Amino acid sequence: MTIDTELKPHDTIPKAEKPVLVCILDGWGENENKDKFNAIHSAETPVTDALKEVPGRWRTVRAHGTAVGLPSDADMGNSEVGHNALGSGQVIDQGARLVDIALDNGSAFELDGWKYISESFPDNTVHFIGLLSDGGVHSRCNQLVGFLKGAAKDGAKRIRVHILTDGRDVPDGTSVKFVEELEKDLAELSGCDAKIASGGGRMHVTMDRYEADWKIVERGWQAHVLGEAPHKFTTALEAIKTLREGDGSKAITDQWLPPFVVTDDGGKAVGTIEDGDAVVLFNFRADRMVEISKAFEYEEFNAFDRKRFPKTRFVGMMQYDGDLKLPARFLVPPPAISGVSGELLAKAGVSTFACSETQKFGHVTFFWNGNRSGYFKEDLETYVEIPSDAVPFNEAPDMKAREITEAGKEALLSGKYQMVRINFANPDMVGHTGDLEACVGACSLVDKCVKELLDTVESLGGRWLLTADHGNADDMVQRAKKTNAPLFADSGAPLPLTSHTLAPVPVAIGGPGLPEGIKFRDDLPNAGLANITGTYLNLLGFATPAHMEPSLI
Ligand SMILES: O=C(O)[C@H](O)COP(=O)(O)O
Ligand SMILES: [Mn+2]
Ligand SMILES: [Mn+2]
Repeated sequence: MTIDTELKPHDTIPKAEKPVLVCILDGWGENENKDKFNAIHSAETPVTDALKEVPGRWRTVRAHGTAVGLPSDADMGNSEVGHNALGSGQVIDQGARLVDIALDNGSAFELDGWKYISESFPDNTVHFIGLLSDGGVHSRCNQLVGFLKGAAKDGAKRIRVHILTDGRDVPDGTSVKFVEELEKDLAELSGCDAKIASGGGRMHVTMDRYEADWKIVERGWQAHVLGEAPHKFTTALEAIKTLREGDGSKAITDQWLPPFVVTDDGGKAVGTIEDGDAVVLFNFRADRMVEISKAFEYEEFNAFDRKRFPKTRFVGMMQYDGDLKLPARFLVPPPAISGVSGELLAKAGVSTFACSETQKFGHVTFFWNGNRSGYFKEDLETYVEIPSDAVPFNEAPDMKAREITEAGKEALLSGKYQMVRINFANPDMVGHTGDLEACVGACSLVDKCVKELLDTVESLGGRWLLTADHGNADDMVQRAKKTNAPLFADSGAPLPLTSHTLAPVPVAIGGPGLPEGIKFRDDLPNAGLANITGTYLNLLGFATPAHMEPSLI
């Protein structure tokens, strides 16, 4: 397929003289469940509700499954694939699918990355580190098992798995089931000594992102590499069950479990990482693997004291940062995304401002730009990161929404930028805590912030597009499969849903600068996030590039 390299003018929409705002409400799904557990429905949202009444300028699009390049429509969307689609206007085969394909056709075991780690199979240990879950957002356990079997088949004599427990993309408590299944799979690996060696909860151990809290990575390094942790057990299953009980008064959920090390009966760690070992990060998704990758890859490293730096054959499942070439070696090549809107706009001389807080800064820049860090044209682009709080977000649900709003208004009023894109993290990050009340408050605040941004664009005579990247806040309770009825614990408390949802997301357009007759087409019932790119390019006065999904207008 040919990639357009130049933007052409739209045949009816004049080039935008005033700013165009693109605002992403992260995790804001449009869910048909309109009961009290839909935090968006329960919140005060007069502004986003009113947009639904504007004829031909509000609709929903798919943000999950094959619409965003994931293996099946059972796969929920996520920020990474969502912002890839929003920024590129293309449906890109995503990490999960690329790994499935490489495992199915066996190419995973012929590529350079696999050959490289195979050198450690006969005499050393091969370590697998990643999220143990079938959530399919960062990893999927059947892929781990595929690689474990491949290693045993190719002669690995000693295998160790270091597991991060989920309970965020999947219901809390499922870690027990995943560990039981993994222990069984490891026992069935013929001819090699295979064990779980360490682990911890994903939000507390190893899986930090955007350098929000390096201590999370340090705890993981100590457990996985050094065999040091506050908690030691002789089996992972006992570790998980015991640690989930917490200190008796307050249970600890899967995503927050403390680090643990598995030891032999003599108390010696069964799987420290030593010179000559192979290390595989088995998450396909980049954002929460970048920091631990730097700890394994870089001689020069000062984010924490590693105590020792084993010379390992280190690979990622994928390359997690294409510009940093991090890690240098990987098992499955990353999705190639060319012809993204940011590159085309920079080439057309359009000035762009992008802003979010730490937790979503990488999404509204790196993932938006097709897995590229940095600018396309430094003199035309400005990216602003507002540092996120390092606290559980249900304790500070406002997060940095107000500061982001101020930054967005300033950029719009400055007259320096033709396009301003903003991501509000609250509905997703507070949604992940499972705290319904905090999430309702967060969504009410976001609605107020949206009003401030839209009013600013309208005062300038500009145009705007409002959307989201996947659902999360739109459903905060686990539900029975068939009836969709909320599920409750024995205590009577609702079982919180901390994951994303399969709900479509809203798309709305408007602004005094938008010519009267511009409305959404009604012949794209299955449109997805990738159709939004052409839409905002139209708002900027450009035709939809041939290699992108059709515009919604
Ligand atoms: O990484 C996380 O927090 C979740 O697994 C996915 O959330 P995101 O895709 O919204 O970042
Ligand atoms: Mn998101
Ligand atoms: Mn999320």
